[in-house]
Amino acid sequence: MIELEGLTKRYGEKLAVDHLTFTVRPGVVTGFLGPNGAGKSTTMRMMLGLDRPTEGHVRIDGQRYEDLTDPLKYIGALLDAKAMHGGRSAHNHLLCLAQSNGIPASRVREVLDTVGLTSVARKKAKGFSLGMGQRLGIAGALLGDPRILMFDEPVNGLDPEGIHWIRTLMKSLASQGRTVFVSSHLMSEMALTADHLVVIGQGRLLADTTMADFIARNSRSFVRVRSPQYEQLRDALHQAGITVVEAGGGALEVDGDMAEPIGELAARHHLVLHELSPRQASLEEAFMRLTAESVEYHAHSGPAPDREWRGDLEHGKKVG
Ligand SMILES: Nc1ncnc2c1ncn2[C@@H]1O[C@H](COP(=O)(O)OP(=O)(O)OP(=O)(O)O)[C@@H](O)[C@H]1O
Repeated sequence: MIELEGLTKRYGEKLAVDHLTFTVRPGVVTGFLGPNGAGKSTTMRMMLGLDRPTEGHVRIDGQRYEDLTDPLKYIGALLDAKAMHGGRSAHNHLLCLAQSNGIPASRVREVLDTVGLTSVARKKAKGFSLGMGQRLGIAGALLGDPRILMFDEPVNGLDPEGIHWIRTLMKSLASQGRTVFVSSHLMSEMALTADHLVVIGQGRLLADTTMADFIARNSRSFVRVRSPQYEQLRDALHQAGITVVEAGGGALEVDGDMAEPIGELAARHHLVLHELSPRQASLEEAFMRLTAESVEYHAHSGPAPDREWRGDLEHGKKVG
C-alpha cells in the first residue's frame, strides 16, 4: 500500500504538487492520470524518495522510503527506461542492482526470463530497442520481488505486442495481491488495464475512484437509433417531447438511458428499427471533460473542450 498525506512540492513560484492525499491499494491496478505538467512524475519521484516534499509525506507499507532497508524488496519502479549504464549487458546491469540491494544473483536469471530477455542477456543495453529497454527497466523493478510496483509511462513508444505484454503483466501482478500504480497518456490502454483511477490536474486531486464510476460520472450516456423510416421516427420522438440529435450517417441520438421508451414508441408507430444501442462515452472523453479546466498547455488548433462539451455530439444537429 502507498499512502500520501498532504503531499506538496513547490519549485520556486511553481506549485507542482498541491496537497495530494490518496491511498494506492493492493490487488488492483491503479491508473495515474493527468494532463501534461499535472505533477505525475514529481509525485512518483517523491513516492520513491528521489525528490523531497515541501510538505506532507508518503508511506510505503507504513514506512518512509528512506527508512526502508533494501527498498527494492518493498517497491520496484520503472521511471525512465533509459536511466541505465548502456555499456553494461542486460545481465550485468541487473546483477549490479541485485548485489547492491542484497538480492541473490539467481534472481537475475528469473527476471530476465519473466521479461523475455534471456536470449539477449549478454548484449550491451545501449544496442537495445525502445521495447527491449522498457523490458529491462521492468526486470529491474521486479528484481526484489516487491509487493509494490510503480510504472511511469511504461507503454511509451511500444508496439502493440509490447503493450499487450505490459498490460497482461500488470494485471497478473495485481492479481497476486501486489500494489500496482501506473501512469499513462494512452487512455484506450488505461481503460483496458486499470481498475481504479487517481486523476490530478495542476497538482491537485481531481478524482480517486473506480474506472466504471469515473466514466459514469464524467461522461454522458446516450442511445443511438437508426430506422429506414428516419423522418417518421424523428418526428414521433419530437412529438413525444424527446430531444433528438441528428448525428449523421442516418442515425439519431437521444441523451440518457432511453432505449426502452424509444423502442416502445417505435412499436406504437409501427416503425422498423435497424439499431437501438445504448452508448457510454470513452475514458478519453471522460478524462478530457474532467480535466478541461486544468490543462496548462493547449494546442492552438482549436478551443479547449469546455464544461458543456458533448463528445461526438459536437458536430450533430439538434432538432428537438
Ligand atoms: N526540477 C524542476 N524544476 C522546476 N520545475 C519543475 C521541475 N520538475 C517539474 N517541474 C514543473 O512541475 C510541474 C509538474 O511536472 P511533472 O513533470 O511532474 O508533470 P507530469 O504530470 O509528469 O507531466 P507529463 O505528463 O508532461 O510528463 C510542471 O509545471 C513542471 O514544469
